[in-house]
Amino acid sequence: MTDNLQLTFLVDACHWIGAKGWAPATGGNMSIRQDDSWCWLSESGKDKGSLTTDDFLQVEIATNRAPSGRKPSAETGLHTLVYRLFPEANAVLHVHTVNATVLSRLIKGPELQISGFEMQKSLSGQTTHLDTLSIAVFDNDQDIDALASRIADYAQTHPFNYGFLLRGHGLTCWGRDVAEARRHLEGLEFLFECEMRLRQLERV
Ligand SMILES: CSC[C@@H](O)[C@@H](O)C(=O)COP(=O)(O)O
Ligand SMILES: [Zn+2]
Repeated sequence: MTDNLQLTFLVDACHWIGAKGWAPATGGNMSIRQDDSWCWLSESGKDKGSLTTDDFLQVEIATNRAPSGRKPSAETGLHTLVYRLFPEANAVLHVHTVNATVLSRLIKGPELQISGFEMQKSLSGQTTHLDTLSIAVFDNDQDIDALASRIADYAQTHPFNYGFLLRGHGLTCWGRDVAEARRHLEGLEFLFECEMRLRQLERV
């Protein structure tokens, strides 16, 4: 369940994401859950770093329908999929960071594995740098229904937490509220940056 305060927190998160340069050139999209049936999604094509509460559209989670008639994000189907898969998820953030975009292309297989970093503990439930964290990487697709269906299939058979990478595109992550989704975004982005630098240095 969400309230007006969560929408205010989401707008703050969008401004923070914009200031970080993680949503360049209108890239990225953000949402919060209203209840079991509805969520609020950013309008398509807007600069996500300067959104206001008026730029969020109510969308039905089961159908991706937006009663306002305005156009919600082109990636609405990925947000609503997260809300259907994870009843505890109440906020979803999608960003186009350079690290997520490049690292997802370096990973040829279906998962990025991360271990050895204290910052793994920024992700809920993680208690040690000794564990190996698996972040799913999906091939990008302009057909969002097809992409959502591939992600749903993966979720049936694999542990699936925090977020996923879209190859050459970006990161989508979520949390129980906006604060947790922000922490997951910042933690994952930090880990991606470390992983990128390690890979660069190890190649020399
Ligand atoms: C700048 S093009 C990026 C889009 O194609 C898409 O990937 C994106 O993240 C933003 O789409 P939007 O429809 O504004 O939510
Ligand atoms: Zn995108």
